[in-house]
Amino acid sequence: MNSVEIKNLDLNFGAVKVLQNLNLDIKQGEFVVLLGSSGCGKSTLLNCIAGLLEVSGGQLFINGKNVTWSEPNERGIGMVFQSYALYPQMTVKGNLTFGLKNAKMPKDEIEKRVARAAEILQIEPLLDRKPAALSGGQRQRVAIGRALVRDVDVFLFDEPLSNLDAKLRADLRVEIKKLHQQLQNTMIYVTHDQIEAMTLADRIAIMKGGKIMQLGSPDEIYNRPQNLYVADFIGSPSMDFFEGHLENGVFTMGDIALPMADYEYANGPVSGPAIVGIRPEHILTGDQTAGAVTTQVTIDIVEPMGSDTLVYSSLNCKPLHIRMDGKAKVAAGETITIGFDPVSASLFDPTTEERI
Ligand SMILES: Nc1ncnc2c1ncn2[C@@H]1O[C@H](COP(=O)(O)OP(=O)(O)OP(=O)(O)O)[C@@H](O)[C@H]1O
Repeated sequence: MNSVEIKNLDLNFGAVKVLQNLNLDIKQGEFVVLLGSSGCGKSTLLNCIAGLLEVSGGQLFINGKNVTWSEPNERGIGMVFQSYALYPQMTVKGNLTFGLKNAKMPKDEIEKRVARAAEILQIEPLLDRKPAALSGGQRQRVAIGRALVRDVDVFLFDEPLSNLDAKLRADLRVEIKKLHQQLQNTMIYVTHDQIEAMTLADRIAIMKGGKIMQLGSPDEIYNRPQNLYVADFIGSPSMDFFEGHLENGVFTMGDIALPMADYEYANGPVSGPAIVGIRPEHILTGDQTAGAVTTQVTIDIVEPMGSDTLVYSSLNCKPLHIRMDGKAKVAAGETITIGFDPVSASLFDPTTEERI
């Protein structure tokens, strides 16, 4: 049985259709990240699952039960917001126990659950403090704790780390991953941060205009993007794209001919106009170019990043990014030989924008 099933979901705000006929099945214990640029509808989808928005059409199931019209507290979900949403006048313990007391849970059960959540989230020393006396990261732990004590089936996270600084964000990201490994609950997590999506998710749903453009593992999304939108969205810097022509298993762009015999075609080999997408780390340099199809490019800018070096150049009058080793000795103005690895490239149909 799936943990969450979303069937033909529509959500309109007045005349604006925000989600249209959206379908998504999430397995028990799966960590699914909804990723997309601002306004694509990811928070709206999460709020529909949570029951905070009334859907305009379609159905929602949690653990096989139709919850389309159920109240939020009847759905077996716990939600963690970007803004923490803690009660400022209550202590941490008060915040954790409030919902349980309202639900008239026996006192010893409440104590047990608070102790367990506090231990898992390492907030035991903070239980008597008020939210104002906590750091952002500590507040977010308490917010997660509030979902944890309710022993919910499904955790919903709406950009929970967005208000934190970069270091804390990375720390808490790892903690959320640990929490998932420990609890094995279903988690649905909204973010516009690719790193969070890639590092946390079992599967990522890339959204655009209220639709899911691709649903897949981080590896599938990164290495086999289904369309130009996903290919361009994921990766920093993203893929570089070059127009050309595919004929008899060879992709030609200008005077470069790439043999695509070992490329995994989505629906078998085709001929016609095509766009090739190449990631910066798949451009070969130095010794790697031996045996590859090569060309020469001139370096415009060098960005040393520590562990690697990002080189800005151009090919056929289009931007070309090259990720080189951090120790690479290159300078702006230099001409270097680069090679191509056709197997790691992606091909797209320029008309449908779908993967070839
Ligand atoms: N109450 C509302 N009334 C009308 N339109 C709304 C309302 N809430 C959201 N929208 C619109 O619905 C679309 C989706 O919004 P949503 O908040 O789901 O996007 P998002 O992907 O979560 O973006 P962000 O990352 O900026 O939070 C946007 O175009 C937004 O302007």
